[in-house]
Amino acid sequence: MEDTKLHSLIEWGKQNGIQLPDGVEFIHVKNKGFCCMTTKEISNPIVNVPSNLIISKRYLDEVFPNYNENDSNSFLKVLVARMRYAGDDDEAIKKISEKFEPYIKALPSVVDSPLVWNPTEFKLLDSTNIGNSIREKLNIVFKEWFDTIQKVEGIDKTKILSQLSYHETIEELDYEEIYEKLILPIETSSDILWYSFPAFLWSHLIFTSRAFPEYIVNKTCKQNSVILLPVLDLLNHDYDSVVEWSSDNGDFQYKNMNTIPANTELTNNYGRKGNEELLSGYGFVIENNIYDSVALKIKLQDTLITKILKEEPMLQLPTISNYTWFAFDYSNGNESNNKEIANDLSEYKDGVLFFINKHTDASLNPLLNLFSYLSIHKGETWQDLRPQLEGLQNLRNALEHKVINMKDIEPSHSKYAIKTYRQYCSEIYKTSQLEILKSSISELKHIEKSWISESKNKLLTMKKVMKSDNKFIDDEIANLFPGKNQEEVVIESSFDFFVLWIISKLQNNSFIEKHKWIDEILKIEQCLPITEDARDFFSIILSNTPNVKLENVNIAMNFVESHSFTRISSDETMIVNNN
Ligand SMILES: C[S@@+](CC[C@H](N)C(=O)[O-])C[C@H]1O[C@@H](n2cnc3c(N)ncnc32)[C@H](O)[C@@H]1O
Repeated sequence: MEDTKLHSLIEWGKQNGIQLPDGVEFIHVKNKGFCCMTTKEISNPIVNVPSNLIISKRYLDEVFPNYNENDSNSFLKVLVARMRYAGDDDEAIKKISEKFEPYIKALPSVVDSPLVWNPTEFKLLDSTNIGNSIREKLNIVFKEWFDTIQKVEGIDKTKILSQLSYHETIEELDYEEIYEKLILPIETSSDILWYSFPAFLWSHLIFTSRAFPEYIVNKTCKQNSVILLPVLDLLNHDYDSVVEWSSDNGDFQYKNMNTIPANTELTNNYGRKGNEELLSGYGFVIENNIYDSVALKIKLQDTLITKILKEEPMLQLPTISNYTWFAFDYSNGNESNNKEIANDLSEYKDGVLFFINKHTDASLNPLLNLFSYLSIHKGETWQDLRPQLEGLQNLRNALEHKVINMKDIEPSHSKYAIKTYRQYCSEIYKTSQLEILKSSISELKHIEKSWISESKNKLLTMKKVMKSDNKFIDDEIANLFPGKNQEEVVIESSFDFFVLWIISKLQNNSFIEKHKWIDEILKIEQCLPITEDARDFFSIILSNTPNVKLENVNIAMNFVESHSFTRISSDETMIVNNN
């Protein structure tokens, strides 16, 4: 069946002017679909698709004359869905469908993107980025379909009323219901109406998995405009392939810059894409993908983003256009080479997107900087030591949580069978995400260690206090716990230790010379409103201690809170001297 379709497609392509190099043949491979193989060694093979075989928005004029330039990609999806599922009598569409029939017939009936996975398969991606975002992505595709269909003339909307009605409820609906009503028909290929949502979703995935940028053949088009290139789109992805895309007289030319040995796959290069993007848009993953990355979306309030953009240019909040491997991603249509756009708040409305790359530790730096910024206390800058150390802890904490959440997810649904290939894809994707997260955590531990050792003399630990402040250990501590001998005194944490130590130093006015800098700060920070935490500390720990002033507890707590950070590895609090 697949062989027949393939044969018809290649013959049709050749008859209509598609040029293929001598010495290639196409085969069908399980889970990969069609592949182009060399039968002999070829240098710099070229594939040329003539302009009249390019499926572009120029066909829309004939079928959907009222389409708008801004939604040409969406109308193209409807056009391709119509070519596949129509069988209608409209003369214009009949002509195009007939012209491209072998191409449309050879398109995969399902692209294995998680957008079409069943609820049990979907569960395999729980707590991953894809798992967390797929509902939102489905909603976006649904909205695109809903908006586009409103503009299509001459269709009987009563036939899709039940699907249209999901417009109001899709965000709240149970995934199983969405799957049964809107997605399953693609898998079973049953009774699909060309303007229904399942037809649009199928077509959407055809475009995410095989469209090319139109600007290669049309320099004046919108940058996000896409086209389909029959036969050339049979080439699979290999990130090692060195290829050149160009145009001559409106034709699209692919040139491979390598010499390909015999019996080797001739491939295209879809860009430096990680498995998240490959799985979401194309339905496959690459084992040991060197371009794999973990995306972290940090949601910040608009006022904070505005402040950062205005006051902290060094933080360099990234935008999608900063990530070059998105160059051909047309999905949001917002990408631009215009650097000024980086100052536009709308770029960050869904959060600030960071990527931690597999092989570049430097990719952690922008995140570390932002986390430092988010940790600053009054009077600090994000380059100060304390917010840097606290930011690092917070980032590490966030990554560790991601790891914990992603581990050991057992699918709980049993109604739907899991396809082996999808299970495989989810495992490769998750394993690699975990690997990147774990190696980033190790890298953070490494950075933390070196920062701590480089800044030793700016960090005050409980151990150092005990070693240097004999008066406190010998007398003052006992005064805080009257009636108890040293062995009976239990101090729960190093944080509590520091609060008690400072209370004691304040009460006795007894800072030793090398801790005088703390005394200086405390003098400035008098007259603070008493906090609940200070009251609790006072009543729980110091209720039996005579002469302790609540104000001093408050000052001490406030000082430790704002001048320390706590290591997650050991739960050890350290006082930091930023100066
Ligand atoms: C542009 S098409 C390539 C032709 C495709 N094999 C076909 O049968 O039509 C992209 C699709 O090919 C498959 N594919 C491409 N590169 C692949 C790879 N390196 N490993 C596995 N599947 C791949 C995926 O199914 C993807 O959605």
